[in-house]
Amino acid sequence: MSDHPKIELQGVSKSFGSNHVLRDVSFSVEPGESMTIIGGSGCGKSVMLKCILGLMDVDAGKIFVDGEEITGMKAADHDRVRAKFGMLFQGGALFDSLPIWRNITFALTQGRHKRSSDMRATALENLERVGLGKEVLDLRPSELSGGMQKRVALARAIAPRPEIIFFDEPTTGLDPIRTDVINKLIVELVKDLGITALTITHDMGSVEKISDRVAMLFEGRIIWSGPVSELRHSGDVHVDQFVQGRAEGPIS
Ligand SMILES: Nc1ncnc2c1ncn2[C@@H]1O[C@H](COP(=O)(O)OP(=O)(O)OP(=O)(O)O)[C@@H](O)[C@H]1O
Repeated sequence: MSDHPKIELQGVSKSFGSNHVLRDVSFSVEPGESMTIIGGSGCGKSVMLKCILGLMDVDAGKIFVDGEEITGMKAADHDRVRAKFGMLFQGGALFDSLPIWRNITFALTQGRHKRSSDMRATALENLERVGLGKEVLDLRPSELSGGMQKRVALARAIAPRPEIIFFDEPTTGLDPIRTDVINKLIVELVKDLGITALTITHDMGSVEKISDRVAMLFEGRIIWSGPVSELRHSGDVHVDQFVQGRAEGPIS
């Protein structure tokens, strides 16, 4: 096993004009760890993910993946590093024109000829990991409930067996029971497949279920980070206000 963090940010800053979205952000995620970033709407979580994926340049600082610096990397090398990442998008982002099995195997077939029978078998294996079965293989996403679509999106995210998965608001729009099902699946998959997870979410229930460690972004800075067990005893008034979901406090 590598002795480098899976992902490391060192002093990353990013501004849009006078909007200083990320200010000297540093943190690392260890291999196999589940790290969650919390913070209010617009605090820079998505910008941070784009910088890590090399989809956006940073103004200052360095980002490493498996000890390899990706900031300033050539496009071809970026593609190679990006292949380590999977993504569960907010809302699932399934292709409604394709049946479920093609949605799940989409990334596996890009630019390569694969036998349909093999891809259906792969789709089924991944569907079974998220508690679904062959009855949904030939359906379209719109024929499934929101919770089932989330499971399919999860099956698609794990199908290429990425080393790292980004979960962007993985439980948004789900009722509390389906939220719990997805949280449990995330925990199981990350553990069983040895995936490193970086999640951004507002949902405190998810944070407490799926994270090993948590970091809070506020006004472009990481103002607190620590094990999830310490989140409710952080001693930081901003973290307390966010965790307890109070309107009153330093965050307006
Ligand atoms: N391409 C861009 N050009 C200019 N400003 C941008 C760009 N992308 C993001 N921003 C700004 O950066 C800030 C952070 O946006 P970001 O999308 O990262 O927030 P977020 O924390 O993911 O929010 P949410 O939780 O609502 O999704 C916002 O003020 C946004 O307007």
